[in-house]
Amino acid sequence: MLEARNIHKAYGSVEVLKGVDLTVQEGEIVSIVGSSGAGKSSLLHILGTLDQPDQGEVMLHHTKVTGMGARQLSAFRNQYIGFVFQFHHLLPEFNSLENVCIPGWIAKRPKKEVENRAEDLLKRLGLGHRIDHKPSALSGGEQQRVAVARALINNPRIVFADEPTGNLDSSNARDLHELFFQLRKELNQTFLIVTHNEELAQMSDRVVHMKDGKIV
Ligand SMILES: Nc1ncnc2c1ncn2[C@@H]1O[C@H](COP(=O)(O)OP(=O)(O)OP(=O)(O)O)[C@@H](O)[C@H]1O
Repeated sequence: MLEARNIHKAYGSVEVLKGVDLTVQEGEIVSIVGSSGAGKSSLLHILGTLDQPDQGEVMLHHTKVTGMGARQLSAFRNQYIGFVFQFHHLLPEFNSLENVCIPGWIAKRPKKEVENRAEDLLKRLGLGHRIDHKPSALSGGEQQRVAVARALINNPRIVFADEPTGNLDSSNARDLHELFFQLRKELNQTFLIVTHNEELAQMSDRVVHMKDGKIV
């Protein structure tokens, strides 16, 4: 599902990634851990096509994404990739259900099918009673879970998550872990997760440790 070779990245004179190789199989759940500043988020952004490496290449779903044009990349992302970040940018004028549906509408999938899937995901994340609420009427953790449902609406083949449980309490964090594992079972989706959550890391199939811009 993912193959990255010899990824290098520098911001100015600061070398943040120093030759990272990583292969992830379809259906694998991999956690990336390491101390602050180790380069985890930088790596996740590059693997998820949100940033370009200075050197090296990334293959996703047998497609070389490094160097792809912007239009082609955004179509590729919409079809194959889900992103879960701490800053979730829900659209304030839309309710939870609509926010979750938007990527499905952009992909021009049947309206009813998208809505049913959105409702199912929201319920599985404990938000069945928040479907009609706008983001301003939701807590931070609830907004985070709406963003998770939105990331999953198109059944992406690979999900990139940066601290997905960062602002969730332990019970909601556990529900989120369970959802990831259920989805892997149902759809054989692949998950690459940057996390400080020990429990989530331990449940993963594999834990990748980063230190000073390298996988150790
Ligand atoms: N856009 C940028 N411009 C300049 N420096 C950056 C940029 N993004 C990241 N860095 C620097 O690169 C290094 C790695 O950052 P990164 O966010 O990848 O680390 P991390 O392992 O995810 O850390 P954390 O666990 O604290 O989120 C840090 O020293 C950071 O300050």
